[in-house]
Amino acid sequence: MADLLEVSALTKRFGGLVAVNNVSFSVREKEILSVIGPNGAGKSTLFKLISSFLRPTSGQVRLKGERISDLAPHIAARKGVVRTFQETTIFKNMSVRENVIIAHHLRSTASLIGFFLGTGTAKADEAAFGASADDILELLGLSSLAGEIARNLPHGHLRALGIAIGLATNPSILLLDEPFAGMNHDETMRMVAMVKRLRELGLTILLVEHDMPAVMKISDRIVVLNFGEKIAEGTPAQIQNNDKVIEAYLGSEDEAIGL
Ligand SMILES: Nc1ncnc2c1ncn2[C@@H]1O[C@H](COP(=O)(O)OP(=O)(O)OP(=O)(O)O)[C@@H](O)[C@H]1O
Repeated sequence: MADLLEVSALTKRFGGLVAVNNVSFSVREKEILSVIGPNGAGKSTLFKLISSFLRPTSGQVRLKGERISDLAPHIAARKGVVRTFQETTIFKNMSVRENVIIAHHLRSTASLIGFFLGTGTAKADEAAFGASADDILELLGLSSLAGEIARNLPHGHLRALGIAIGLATNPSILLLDEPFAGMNHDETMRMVAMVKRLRELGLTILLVEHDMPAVMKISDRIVVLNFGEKIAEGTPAQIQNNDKVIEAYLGSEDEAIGL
């Protein structure tokens, strides 16, 4: 499989602290790659660098060969690198369906002003966005909740709505930030199945996660960070038996690695 996203010698310094240190790896098309590491290892910083929410001190990120690391986050998102929207960016007073329709405007040819003024292009977009939103809601098992006001959704469904909003922007690669956090076992298993389904439909997925059993179940490959550096990369089986990884997790507050 071809590489979709390339992270090359990526480094981010905050004053004297090197949060991400010379990290390189590639994400292949249609793979599920997880980034793990003990608390403070640099996972969130790496995610922010990849989605262009932070600029690297040095190194770069390329999507299909094109450098994206100096772009504004919304431009990187238009190019196809989309971070799932956190619960705080969901419009809580709007319906589930309205939230997904609005997210389509990130790729719209009409402006949001056109949408409110009802211009021709905006009207055509509106019909197409409604149909697309319905498809996405069905895919994520949210159809029966389409008319529900977002603030009334339980935790698991709210997380699924965040993914629906991400999908509405038509990503090449979806970045999932701790998709299983705060979920019980059943919700986690449903989310694992949902993410695998997205991959079957052709999406590439990069995720950061603490839930080791879920990471081991879902990932094709895993990249392990410790103190900002990549210490290992491989299949779940390779990572579970890697001495450097076992050592990094010993004595950390995270759950022991393994199933
Ligand atoms: N904006 C910032 N300014 C200064 N230091 C920062 C900033 N963001 C992160 N750091 C530091 O960089 C290091 C890596 O943090 P980061 O949040 O990326 O780790 P993490 O692996 O995501 O941790 P966790 O698993 O606890 O979320 C930490 O030492 C953190 O304190």
